[in-house]
Amino acid sequence: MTGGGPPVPGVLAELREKAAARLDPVHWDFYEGGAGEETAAAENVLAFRRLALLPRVLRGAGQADTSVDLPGARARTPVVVAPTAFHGLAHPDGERATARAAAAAGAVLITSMASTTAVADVTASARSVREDAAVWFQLYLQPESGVTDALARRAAQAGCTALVVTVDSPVFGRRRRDDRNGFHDLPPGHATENMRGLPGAPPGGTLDIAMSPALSWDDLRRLRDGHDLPILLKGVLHPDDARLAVAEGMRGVIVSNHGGRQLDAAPAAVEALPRVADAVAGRIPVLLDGGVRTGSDVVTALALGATAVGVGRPVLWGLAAEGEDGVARVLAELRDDTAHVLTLCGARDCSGPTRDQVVARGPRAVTGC
Ligand SMILES: Cc1cc2nc3c(=O)[nH]c(=O)nc-3n(C[C@H](O)[C@H](O)[C@H](O)COP(=O)(O)O)c2cc1C
Ligand SMILES: O=C(O)C(=O)c1ccccc1
Repeated sequence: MTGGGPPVPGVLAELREKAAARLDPVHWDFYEGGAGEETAAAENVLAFRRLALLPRVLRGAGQADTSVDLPGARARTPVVVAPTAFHGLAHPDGERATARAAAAAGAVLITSMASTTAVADVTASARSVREDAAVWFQLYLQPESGVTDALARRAAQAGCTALVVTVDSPVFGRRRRDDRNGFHDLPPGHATENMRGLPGAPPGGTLDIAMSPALSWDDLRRLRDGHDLPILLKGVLHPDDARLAVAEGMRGVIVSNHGGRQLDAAPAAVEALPRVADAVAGRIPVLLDGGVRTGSDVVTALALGATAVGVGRPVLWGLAAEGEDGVARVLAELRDDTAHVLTLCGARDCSGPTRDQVVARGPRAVTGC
């Protein structure tokens, strides 16, 4: 925004507008919506706007390098594709398009268990672009451990290099937009392809994805002990849970309130990040997702202790607006903007920004009262 005039839309805002115009309004609401009053969803974005970055000067850092090392992946960008369900509703190529764009960008793709494309087809699409493309598989632990095991085996077989276990969903969030629209199932012609052929699935059909409040660390240990892939926990907000994750051999945690789609009273992801980072104390990577829309947001998260960040909705906007090219534009814009902001802040690479460089905006930040 400048001089009181209307803001000039950036690439993400442009793609969001285009997606809103193209999508079935019911599917737009599914992608865009949050739980309850949608406070957490809004706050994810607004909390970044309340933070400012203090650049360091004359550091001779040169042009910043945006690459990062993550479990089972060396990525060219600290922006990973967060797992989101049902890409087939956004574009006929669905997750295949997302996978090709992520691979071309050198970005880690976390593919959702609730994808409309089978995980083996997702990894094949990614590898058709880049042989060493990194794809992680997101998983909800299922009450029937044989189902969880079969899914984890399938992901490993497909060439995924990590499992991301989402732990913020003991029940499905209450989403008013979906309730109002009566959107609770995929329309005909789409299916949760990973849920075929599992123990208990109807012949030729899919098993429903279950969310269970009865699951515990015991179930997670069972998965950890039965499979070789590194596991990251997604949806950690409490520092004590982050400590437990380290103690249980998790290889990363993702600070996330699920894009505000689960507990609406949850804090903004970026507000929960510093305490989680302190609890983890560098022992495993800490990632964050929720509300990341600009390179400044990425660098703010890096400064507060994140190794990388995830983006959910912006990828869906790109996919709905322009398919593979749209996802590519989102990832390129975020990477370029991150490199630019890192350089402006005097950082050499993604590990350069430090917590002292993040300050609150507003009069109290200046006067201290
Ligand atoms: C439409 C949609 C579907 C999602 N599906 C999943 C999912 O299947 N598994 C999961 O762990 N998280 C899911 N999420 C949460 C995202 O992984 C991520 O936490 C969130 O979108 C980040 O916030 P952002 O959209 O503001 O970037 C979904 C989010 C959206 C918006
Ligand atoms: O919508 C979501 O946030 C989500 O996580 C999900 C999970 C399973 C099926 C559909 C969506």
